[in-house]
Amino acid sequence: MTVYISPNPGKEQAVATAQQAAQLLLMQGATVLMRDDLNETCCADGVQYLPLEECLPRTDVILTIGGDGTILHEANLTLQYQKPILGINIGRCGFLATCEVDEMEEKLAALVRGEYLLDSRMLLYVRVLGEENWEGHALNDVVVTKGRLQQAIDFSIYCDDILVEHYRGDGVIVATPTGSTAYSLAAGGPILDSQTKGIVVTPICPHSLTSPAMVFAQERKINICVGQVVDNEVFLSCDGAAEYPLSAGSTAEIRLSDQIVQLVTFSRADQFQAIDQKLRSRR
Ligand SMILES: NC(=O)c1ccc[n+]([C@@H]2O[C@H](COP(=O)([O-])OP(=O)(O)OC[C@H]3O[C@@H](n4cnc5c(N)ncnc54)[C@H](O)[C@@H]3O)[C@@H](O)[C@H]2O)c1
Ligand SMILES: Nc1ncnc2c1ncn2[C@@H]1O[C@H](COP(=O)(O)OP(=O)(O)OP(=O)(O)O)[C@@H](O)[C@H]1O
Repeated sequence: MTVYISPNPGKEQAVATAQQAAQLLLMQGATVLMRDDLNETCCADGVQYLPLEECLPRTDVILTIGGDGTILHEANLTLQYQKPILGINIGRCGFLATCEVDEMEEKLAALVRGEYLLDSRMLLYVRVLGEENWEGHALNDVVVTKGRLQQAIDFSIYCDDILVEHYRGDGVIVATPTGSTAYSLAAGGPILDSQTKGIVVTPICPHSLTSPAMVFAQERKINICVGQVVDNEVFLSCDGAAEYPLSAGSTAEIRLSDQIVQLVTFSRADQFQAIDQKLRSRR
């Protein structure tokens, strides 16, 4: 088995954890790859340092060292290669990571023996209609939100071109089942089993008594149309990154992507274990 290790360079503990993971994998007979620019900062005996474009086609599994943001970042960066991702958690939450640091010995050995499951997660594809035709993919969510604190924005939600709701508030989150436990949950949305197929639309602080979150079938096309905006400070982002400015009248079209992300898991109930152990404990 070949494993490409990707540590989050912004995390203090990442280098030591990546070196430890590399040694454990090498001891199990795996081939270990890292990006060539880490050759000096994250040096480990036996690791092959190659350009990213050479690591990704050769690897069987991508091992991220970080938290949820690191997995989301890596999933987006490596989408075209369709390689399974295993997260080693050194984040504040690490909800999507299925290996804690103290489990590395046991779980990395199981990985090399092929004793793991692949959990296929749907992605959303978004494009901004109009001349610029900006596009992106999201494992968690597509969020349209305002830039300034003191102003609400108007927006309308269409499902397959039929108007379903008009909101005034701070914005709207369109989430996958994976993202249903992230921002959407914080905004009052439902938790979806990651194996269900659906698209969650959750308003952020809607100024109305009746604006519930809604779950649509994954085949639906969801359009978010931005209404009155005083200063054009409305932004679209995918998985908390890639902010794109929207103006009044802009429409973001969101559909099921034709790509998926596979997460490595060791139990079919990992999502529910994470809800119990990582979300409840944050109270
Ligand atoms: N109020 C909020 O909860 C809030 C606000 C903005 C963004 N977000 C989320 O942050 C995500 C980006 O994550 P990040 O780590 O780069 O930024 P971040 O560190 O700001 O993440 C916010 C929190 O969301 C958690 N998280 C991320 N994905 C999750 C998932 N699928 N299930 C459960 N928890 C999850 C992270 O662990 C973190 O605690 C966005 O996709 C969005 O869903 C949450
Ligand atoms: N490979 C990378 N290179 C540069 N920046 C990255 C990389 N991976 C992630 N990041 C950025 O680092 C930020 C923090 O990482 P991450 O979210 O993994 O840590 P955390 O916030 O402690 O964990 P969690 O999200 O689990 O609470 C992310 O939001 C992301 O923008």
